[in-house]
Amino acid sequence: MAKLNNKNAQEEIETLRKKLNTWAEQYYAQDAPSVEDAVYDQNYQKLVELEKQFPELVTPDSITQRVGGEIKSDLGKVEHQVPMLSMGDVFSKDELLEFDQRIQKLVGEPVAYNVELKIDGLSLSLEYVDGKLVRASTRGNGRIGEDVTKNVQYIDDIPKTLPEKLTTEVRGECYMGKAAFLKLNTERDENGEAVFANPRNAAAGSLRQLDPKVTKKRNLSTFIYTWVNPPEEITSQHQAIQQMSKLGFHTNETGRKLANLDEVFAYIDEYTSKRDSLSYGIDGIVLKVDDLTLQKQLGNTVKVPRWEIAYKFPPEEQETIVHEIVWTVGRTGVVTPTAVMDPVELAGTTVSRAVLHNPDLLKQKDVRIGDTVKLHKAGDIIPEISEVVLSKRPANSQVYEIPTECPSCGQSLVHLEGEVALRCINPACPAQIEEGIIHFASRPAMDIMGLGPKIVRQLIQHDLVKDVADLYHLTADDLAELDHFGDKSISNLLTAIDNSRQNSVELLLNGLGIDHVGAKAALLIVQRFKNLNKIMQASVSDLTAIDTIGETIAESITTYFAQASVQKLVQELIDSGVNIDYLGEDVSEKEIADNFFKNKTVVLTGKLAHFTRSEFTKKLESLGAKVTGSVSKKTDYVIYGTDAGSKLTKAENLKIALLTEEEAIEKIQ
Ligand SMILES: NC(=O)c1ccc[n+]([C@@H]2O[C@H](COP(=O)([O-])OP(=O)(O)OC[C@H]3O[C@@H](n4cnc5c(N)ncnc54)[C@H](O)[C@@H]3O)[C@@H](O)[C@H]2O)c1
Repeated sequence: MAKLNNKNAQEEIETLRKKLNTWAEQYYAQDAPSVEDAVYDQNYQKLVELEKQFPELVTPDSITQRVGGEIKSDLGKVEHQVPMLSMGDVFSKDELLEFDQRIQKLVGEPVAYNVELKIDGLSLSLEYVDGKLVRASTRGNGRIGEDVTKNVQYIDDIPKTLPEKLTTEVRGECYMGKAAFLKLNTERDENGEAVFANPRNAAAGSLRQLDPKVTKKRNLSTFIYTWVNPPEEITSQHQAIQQMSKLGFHTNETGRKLANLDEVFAYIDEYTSKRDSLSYGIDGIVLKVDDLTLQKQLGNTVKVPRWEIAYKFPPEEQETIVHEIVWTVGRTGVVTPTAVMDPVELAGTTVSRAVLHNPDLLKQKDVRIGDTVKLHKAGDIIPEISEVVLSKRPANSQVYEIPTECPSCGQSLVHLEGEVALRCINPACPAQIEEGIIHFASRPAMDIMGLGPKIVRQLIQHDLVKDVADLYHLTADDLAELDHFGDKSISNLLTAIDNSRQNSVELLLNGLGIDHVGAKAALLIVQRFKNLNKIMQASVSDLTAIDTIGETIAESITTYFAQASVQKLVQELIDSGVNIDYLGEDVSEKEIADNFFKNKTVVLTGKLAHFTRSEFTKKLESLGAKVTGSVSKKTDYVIYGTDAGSKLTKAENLKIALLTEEEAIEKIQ
């Protein structure tokens, strides 16, 4: 860095603080960062260096002196009795060595560390009085957090009651697993909503909701790693984790007590290679002095504990060249740009496409045809363009022009209020019809075997179907027009279409492809109303009376059925003999006969030999059992198959009754 005088340094410091404050506000308050973490981290490091060089310019309100962002949500506020701090971070093994030397110097001898994975989520405090969960809060600015007590009621792995009447506080990470993150972003893309940049922002955005029903749908989980006030007999971090696990908290079993930095480096290497196969995102590892007395002696700075440090994984990145940007029209009319690039190997898979989500993002990244771009995987899973390598941009490059017309039907595209997406609103758009029919025929919807995307495309090209009702008028002669379609395929497809007439109506409701209504919501609605005509007449308040159905879904349903074209379509389906009644079991009224599992809380673990997990879950639920994902004191039975891991151990520790899969089957029969 060139030598700066005090005035120049002051200016540069102010510019950096302004930039970092804006980014922190977007990241912490809005859960919507506008720059990559690496960009934030580089600028932050620059500010740290300058403040070190010019200590007289450090002010208490500098971002280097405070935790997180200011709280701007309407959630209630909670004052933390013990501040929730941030964590120092390092980006190389050399820096970890420096950290270790610093600790050894302060302590006077080598120390053991408890090493844990750094989970990509947000920190959460849980307070218990006499063994009952009374309050949950986010970190906020470290002193004051947001009250999320109502929201955490919907996080299954958080114990609401402890096996002992403890008055205590624990802290940990609230996170969204990779599968849930992928599903949420796919749904948001389809609905024209902004996607979350990474699992951490998705978890924060899902937990910090005024309407806890939204949290309920988001599948959040926790790993608890801090006991704020442990009992005296707990003297180390690794013991604290073991004991918290026994109390029913979900702890991460990959943590390890290590004696020296060589072991720590081996741990880093191990998890650098295992990282992609974990079901949750991690962005590094955390090194904690294991001895709690030493932790206390080492203390904290204003922002971070001195006894712990995060080693952040270097971002896995590849460079490649963009050849084309293709625009696809989804079934709800959202038009999405995708960059098509030279294939490259990235975090275990070959990648040649990266979704750019919406025009704003494309403009912001200024991706152009011919550009060399840096590619990484957001949340370890979704390929994403981090930035354009401007130094490699061809001299004749042109700013990419966003299309104004639908690539499928040519109609003008629109921006609907409050949406980031560009939409085609032509109900007759062939691409939307095609996607709509593909969705209608898909497994979680009408489940018409053999009616995949290729056949649907051909049916539309041959002008045989214009909407889903036309499927029920197809004849053998019509299908004979399709390529490679012999007598057997024709008869199979016609039978599959015919069988779908008898489906219970939740499959039809899902199949109609109403914005925000997936299989789960469709089932809940149908179980309440029993019949499609009644759903079509329901008001927003009738619909929101159902637990977990919020206003967004309710409004989407009422708006959809208010359209004359939709009413005509439904009538055509009814006239074609499609069932509109709920044929499933009556969950509310049915009296379940007494049986071994009735009203019991059950956890399944390990590989099952006779059923899939979901088959067994359904079976147990039909017997009146509640099947949950994690073991706690409230669990009545743990049913285990082969290779059962931590859940079985935990059940043994908590002395919960265990059943092998075979024993459980015997109890059912
Ligand atoms: N992209 C942006 O615009 C932007 C803006 C602000 C911050 N950020 C990112 O956020 C980081 C700073 O955030 P921060 O202050 O929350 O620090 P941090 O996320 O780097 O580390 C501290 C947090 O790690 C979490 N954690 C996960 N696993 C843990 C474990 N096993 N033990 C203890 N803690 C664990 C805790 O929630 C803790 O609060 C930056 O490094 C940057 O990457 C990005």
